[in-house]
Amino acid sequence: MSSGFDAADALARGLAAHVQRWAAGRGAPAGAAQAAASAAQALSLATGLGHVCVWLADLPALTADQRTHPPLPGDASTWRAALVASRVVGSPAAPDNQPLVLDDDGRLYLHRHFDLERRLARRLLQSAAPLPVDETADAATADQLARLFRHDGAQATEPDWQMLAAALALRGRLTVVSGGPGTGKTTTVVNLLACLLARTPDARVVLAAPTGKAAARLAEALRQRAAHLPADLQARLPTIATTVHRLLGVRPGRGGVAGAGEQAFEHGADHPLALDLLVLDEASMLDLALATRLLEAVPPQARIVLLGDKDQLAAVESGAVFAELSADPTLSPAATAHLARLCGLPAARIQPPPRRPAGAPPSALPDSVAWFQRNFRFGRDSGIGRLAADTLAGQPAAVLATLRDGDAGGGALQWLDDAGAQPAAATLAAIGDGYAAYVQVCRQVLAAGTGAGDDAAAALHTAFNRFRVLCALREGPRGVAAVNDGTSRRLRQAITGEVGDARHPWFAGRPVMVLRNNPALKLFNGDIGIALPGPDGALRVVFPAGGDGSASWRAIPPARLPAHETAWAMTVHKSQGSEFDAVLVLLPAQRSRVLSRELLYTGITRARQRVQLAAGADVLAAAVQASSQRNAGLQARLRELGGG
Ligand SMILES: Nc1ncnc2c1ncn2[C@@H]1O[C@H](COP(=O)(O)OP(=O)(O)OP(=O)(O)O)[C@@H](O)[C@H]1O
Repeated sequence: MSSGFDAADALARGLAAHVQRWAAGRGAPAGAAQAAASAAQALSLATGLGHVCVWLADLPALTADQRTHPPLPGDASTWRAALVASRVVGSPAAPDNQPLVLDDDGRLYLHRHFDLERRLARRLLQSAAPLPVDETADAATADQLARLFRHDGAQATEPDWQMLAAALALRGRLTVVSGGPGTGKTTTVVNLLACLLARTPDARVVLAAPTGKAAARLAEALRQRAAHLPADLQARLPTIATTVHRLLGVRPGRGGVAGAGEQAFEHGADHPLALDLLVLDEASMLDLALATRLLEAVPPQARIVLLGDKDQLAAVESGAVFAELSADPTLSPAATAHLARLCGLPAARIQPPPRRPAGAPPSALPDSVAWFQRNFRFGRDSGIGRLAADTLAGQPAAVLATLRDGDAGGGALQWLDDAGAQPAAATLAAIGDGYAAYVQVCRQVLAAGTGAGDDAAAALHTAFNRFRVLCALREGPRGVAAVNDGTSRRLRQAITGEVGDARHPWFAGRPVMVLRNNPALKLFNGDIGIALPGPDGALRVVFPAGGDGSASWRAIPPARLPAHETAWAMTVHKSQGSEFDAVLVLLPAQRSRVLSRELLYTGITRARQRVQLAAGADVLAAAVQASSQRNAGLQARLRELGGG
């Protein structure tokens, strides 16, 4: 961890020195050049934490401890004057050839991020323009919607937001649907596709997600949720989902140097994707650069449906595009009236929940957002539902009470009051119990000597996916690496009877996660494989084929795997896009700025049935109170370009 911070620090100081020289070279007064350097250093560190910009008002605090540049005394207006005088800070009206850009509201950007944000805003506005109303097509659409969403109707107490979201996506080109797990996003997409394909049978639909895991889940969930459709419509639904990188076509040679912004993709505005509708799941995982590149590659006349959960952790890289886009679900009177006609509802009943925070300016992309708040998988009063809601509400006392309650009744929740530097014996025992069924299946498979046959692979993957340890941190005794080592030591012996040897990490039953994309092997970051002996007795790692709906398995020799690690435990960040029957969320012993309610919420909601939370009360309370919201200005850019 410290080496990561050191590297970020060195990068920030390098940028600061560069900016200072640049300003001096343009004849800026020394004080102004210093201020620009100091601001650049703070900005670089902030972008390393995922922010897209910093607020001028935060600069005094952010620069107070800087050793290389003396802090500038004064408030935001002193900083603004100094930055403007530095000759290296552009404005939205004249951003070019400047390393930094400052907008009127006081957001300071690296030029690259400002440029990406503005390009994304421009592309979004292309899709936001309303489509002409077609009364004949609307009548047919209303009929289809009524048939497909017949489980709800005009007499229900609340309007069917799934139906309304589908109608929104049929009346416009850009739709953003935010809802937690189990709120019916996939169900809605199936019905939306059915309407669209009935209307335009040859529409080219592409399903995508930021990770291979999420793409595979989307394809599989779509297939399951389509069972109610007539066979001819089912046959027309897409059966594969792809990752965003695969969709855009990474050009070899230049990838991965400085993030997606510099990455060379085959598709872009000048070589758009061949599609009429893009459905992107887990859109909260898209960072600013990738979101911009993806949307620019979608032809302007195509429809875009973004699905995600605005309350989850944002992308690892800079940006919080999905949270920004989905923040305001309000509808204009014209859109409300149109939706009322399409859905056969009185307009007065279409009342979206108020946007948060109350009083924030309205979205510059109105009439494109739907929030799903009703959970069909676990009710709001279920243990997991309540724990998730208390966490998002930032209520540590309620979180602890819910955990204690959940522990007492039903067993859906368990708090392991574990505040020590090392995981407590009870936590280690819970990890062992969580994998007990998996160990059992491993032993049966090995005893049967069936090798890496399809049935064995399926049984192992199913058993392994029932449970996962989710750590907040990677390093430290309560982080991913240490938990993986300890768990391997214990479970290796339980599975194979051999005592482990760290120099030979491979053993039958070892689960691994791929850390780098390898398109040639069709392996992608986040894919999970399990080591099993093949017919010749040699270990190979068995992966689900994934994403294409086929049930086959692929066996790859360990030596050919791209970078990988043992996968008993993973970070909460990495777990986005995955679900398990049960999870054990393990927090560190000390407070950390990585901990936030969004992290906790993301970890908790990976579970379908059971959550165990191993943490001390203080650290847990601190996590619930901290929010990881990011500074960004997409809405400001949209307004600047005429969107509101
Ligand atoms: N309107 C509804 N009425 C009854 N059950 C529903 C409704 N919508 C969805 N469900 C059921 O709720 C479950 C979750 O639905 P779905 O998978 O569509 O949600 P999701 O938001 O895509 O979840 P996830 O993000 O976890 O994939 C499914 O079992 C589905 O059949």
